[in-house]
Amino acid sequence: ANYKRVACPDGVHTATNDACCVFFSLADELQSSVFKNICFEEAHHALRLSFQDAIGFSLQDGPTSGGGADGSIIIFENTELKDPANSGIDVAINDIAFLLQNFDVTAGDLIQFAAAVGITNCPGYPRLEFFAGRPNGTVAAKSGLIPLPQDDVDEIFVRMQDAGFAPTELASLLAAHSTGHSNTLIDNRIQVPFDTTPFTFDSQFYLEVLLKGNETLPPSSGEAGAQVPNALAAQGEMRLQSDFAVSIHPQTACAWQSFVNNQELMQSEFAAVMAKVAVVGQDKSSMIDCSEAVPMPVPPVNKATSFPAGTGPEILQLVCNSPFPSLTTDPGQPTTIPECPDGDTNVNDCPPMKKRLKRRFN
Ligand code: HEM
Ligand SMILES: [Ca+2]
Repeated sequence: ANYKRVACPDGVHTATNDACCVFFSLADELQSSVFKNICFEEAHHALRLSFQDAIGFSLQDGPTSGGGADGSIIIFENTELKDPANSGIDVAINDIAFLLQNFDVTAGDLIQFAAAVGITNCPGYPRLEFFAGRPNGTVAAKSGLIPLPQDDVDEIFVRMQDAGFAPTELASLLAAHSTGHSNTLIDNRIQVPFDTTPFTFDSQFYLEVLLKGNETLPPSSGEAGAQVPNALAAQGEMRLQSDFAVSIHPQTACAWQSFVNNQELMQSEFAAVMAKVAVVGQDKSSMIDCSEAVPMPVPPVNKATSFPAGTGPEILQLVCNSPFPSLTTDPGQPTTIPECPDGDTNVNDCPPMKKRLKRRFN
């Protein structure tokens, strides 16, 4: 189609709609001052924040109760951060909230847009759509609406359904944990990865969660769901109990398994369900499609999913009956999981985040 484009006031961009101009400038600013065009913690935080804001919504409470992807997690930060499920989210808010001073966008638009922009720096993510026009939230989300890893998996499914998501849609969304760390769950440790490739959106996550564990990083000792094979624990990997529970639940096991070594499916399902996350509680028909302002993602790494060295098909725990893909096993000793997006294994050497990381966590 041949759309007529308008010139934006910044003199640089053109847009299909005036309302999208600000998002072109915002994308540039996010990339230069927040993400630095790198798939590092800021990008991971921004994605987590988009989910935590959106999921604070309940169909049961009725349409007038507010909530969803409305920026309330920033606007009512003092209230919402008391929810234990928001542990660590203060950092995500600090990363981007300052932009509200210079850009005429709502908090809800900022959160969902920042997530879409941030993940374009991580190889393998799809390009998400972005619709603009979320009014600022007027009430804080109720505490307790955000799932915790230790919650019973059936309760997590009920909670997700009450926000409009099927169990299999949660399985699709959890791909986000392929680029993630915990900064709060393990004693005296930050940046504890959920898979061996924490800076790449790939199906190593879906594979590694399926491996029978025998070791837990403290303090979660004894919780079978949180255990990972020694070869991975030795490298500092952890598993969220809820990820494991979803991977073996009869309602989701086959969906989970279908993502292993299937980058295209992972991408398309993640993009489809994130499009729903981004507008929870909103009237999408009154919003403006500004997807054009989301940068092109960096391409996927195109490496087949493989068993990390020291693991193998013999420790797979499979519940789904469909055939499991045949994968190679990495040879040799377990390799160290990178702590930096450029592959460096020492977080103190990660350019250019080094200084900020130290300041934040010392
Ligand atoms: C059952 C649902 C979920 C539970 C229980 C859960 C729980 C958690 C927990 C406990 C962490 C670690 C936080 C920390 O200690 O710093 C985490 C990290 C993360 N979560 Fe989830 N999560 C869920 C679903 C999702 C969804 C649907 C998304 C996005 C679509 C998401 C995105 C992320 C990301 C990107 C991180 C990494 C943040 C970082 O590296 O700093 N999570 N999640
Ligand atoms: Ca990964």
